[in-house]
Amino acid sequence: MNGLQAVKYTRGTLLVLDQLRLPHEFEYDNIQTSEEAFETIRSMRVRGAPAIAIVATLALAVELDNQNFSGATVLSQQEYITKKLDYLKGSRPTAVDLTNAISLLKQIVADAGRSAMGADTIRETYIQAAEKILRDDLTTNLAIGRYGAEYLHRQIFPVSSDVALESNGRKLSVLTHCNTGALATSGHGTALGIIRTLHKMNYLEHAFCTETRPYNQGSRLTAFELVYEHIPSTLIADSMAGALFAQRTKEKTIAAIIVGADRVARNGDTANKIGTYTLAVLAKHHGIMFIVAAPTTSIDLETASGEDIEIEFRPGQELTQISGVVVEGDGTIDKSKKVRVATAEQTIDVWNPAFDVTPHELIDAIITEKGEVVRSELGTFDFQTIMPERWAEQVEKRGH
Ligand SMILES: CSC[C@H]1O[C@H](OP(=O)(O)O)[C@H](O)[C@@H]1O
Repeated sequence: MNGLQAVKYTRGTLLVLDQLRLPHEFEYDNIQTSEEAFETIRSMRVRGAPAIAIVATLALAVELDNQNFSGATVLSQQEYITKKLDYLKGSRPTAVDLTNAISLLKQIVADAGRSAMGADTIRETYIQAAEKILRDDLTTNLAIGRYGAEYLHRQIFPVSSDVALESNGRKLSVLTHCNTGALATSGHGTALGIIRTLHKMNYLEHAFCTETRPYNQGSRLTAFELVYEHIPSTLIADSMAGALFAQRTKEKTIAAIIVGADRVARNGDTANKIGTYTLAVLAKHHGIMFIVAAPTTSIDLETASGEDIEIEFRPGQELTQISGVVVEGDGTIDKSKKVRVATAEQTIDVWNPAFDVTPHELIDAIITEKGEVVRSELGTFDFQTIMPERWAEQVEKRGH
């Protein structure tokens, strides 16, 4: 894995990269409690559905490892863990990875309680389960990268077709939105992970990334990751996407738009960074493939459709103010000089949803670590094949 890590963890110690200081400063915070994790997630010093789940659950593991719980009973230890997990769940509501991780960890701790010899066994069981979530995430992302790259190459350059996109070496250009890379996960990434794998397999012509207003995850984080790994890339403002798609030239033929997901509903409707729906509509208009990269931890079978997904609204200052460092006349950056400027009328009302929902009808495929899921003849996504156990649980719970 490259040097870009949102999270550095060893038993008892959790370091979290402060992404609000990127790309100009590369500093880690030492997170030792659930409360510190909640604040670092809420403030978006760490963000990205998988990274949020990893930081929240590992922060509790560090807290449990460092505290003296003498006199704790199995029940009191279970209650402590459950209370902390429920608290952490509220840090950011739209992404489902944290909710799914909490459900899994609560079940593991409850099962352990039935056979645990003492509170320390409960603590150790929780810590090991949280550490497994971290390990599994990287394996998941590498699988998404492989499945996604192979799917795209198969679709764009079908063996039988003699019409390949005008580009040398049967390569393809893609566009991605927001940040879904090593800075949103334990490493490699999901949508950006597919781009990394395309590049590694020599399938990538060019990667375009959007600025992703208002928090600029694209210009601050994705651009940072792409440049860091010397992946051929171009940054555009969100508003430029349509013009880029319309400009179908050899260099700028976009074969696919690849985005991440914060929550995929049971029918395939997908909540993702604000602006994703706009790209999906543009993709339909321009005949460009629209791909969602989502680990199964981001799929929420309990939510029937996008209408039921809670969308997080964030402070208006994210639109009316920006911050950064001073660029001197000769182009050098003085990191000691921070600026925060108002870019709009400070008293105007602001509407700032952090996410939107892309209807499943606009999505061509959802790439998971179990392979791609494409729309069925009924026009919806069927996750039963890749998640049979969770699907069966939901059918039983719903009664149909
Ligand atoms: C694999 S990250 C998933 C998702 O999270 C990002 O949102 P945020 O930066 O607000 O946490 C973005 O929607 C990504 O697509």
